[in-house]
Amino acid sequence: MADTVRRPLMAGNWKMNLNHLEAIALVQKLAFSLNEKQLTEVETVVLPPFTDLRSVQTLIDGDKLLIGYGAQDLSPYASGAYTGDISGPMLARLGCQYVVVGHSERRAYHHEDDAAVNAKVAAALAHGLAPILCVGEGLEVREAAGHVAHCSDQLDAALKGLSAEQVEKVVIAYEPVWAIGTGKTATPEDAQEVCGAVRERVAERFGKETGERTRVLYGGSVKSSNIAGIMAKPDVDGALIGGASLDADEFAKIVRFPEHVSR
Ligand SMILES: O=C(CO)COP(=O)(O)O
Repeated sequence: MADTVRRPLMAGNWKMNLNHLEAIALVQKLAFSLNEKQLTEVETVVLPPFTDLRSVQTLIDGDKLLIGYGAQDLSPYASGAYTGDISGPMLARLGCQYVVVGHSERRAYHHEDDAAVNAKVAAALAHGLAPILCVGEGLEVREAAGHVAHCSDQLDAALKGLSAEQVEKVVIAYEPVWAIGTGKTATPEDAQEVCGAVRERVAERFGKETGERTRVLYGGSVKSSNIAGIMAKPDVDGALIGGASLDADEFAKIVRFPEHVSR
């Protein structure tokens, strides 16, 4: 993590876990496990299933908790005959600040291609939501050493047509598919290599300042035991956390990473 304007961000992607009652319990416990200084230093965000969002909003607003929240997907359309989909304006109305776009699970199970991801990034920005844009390679691409080019191509496609001002609002998450839910974390060096390349690519296409301002996260088997090493890298500004974010104690320990980073 470099000493720049970029505030560290720890975002918990709950995926399809926790109903709205469990969501409230977790957010309450998380908030009580962290003090104001910790929550100010490190932006802490939960990304629950859609059905939990109203309850999470009510709790966070009512108790003025210093925790942010967002959704895991959105429709590229604002409204209309799209059965089962949820739009950007609906999420914005619920007070969401963030929305995950292009997660590898959606690319794989819902066949979302680069064009769909690009449309969703644009829709999020159009409705005042910050997209958390996921890029990442599978094992075969990694073994053939094509990971940097692969992520760079995904990034170019997803950011197509955006202005530098818009790109600064996007959070980019490097999530190597082989490290998701497998317990196989990328090394801090692996994370730095791609996060650094992503930042360079943003700078090349949208200007140096935009590259410096854009936050780049790492995701894939992040835990309290490995977060400090990952965060010590200059181009890693935070993490997108799956499994470990379902346990309030563990998530809180991840947020407290500055206590274990030697600088
Ligand atoms: O996909 C992820 C977050 O979006 C990572 O999941 P895990 O932390 O469970 O590996």
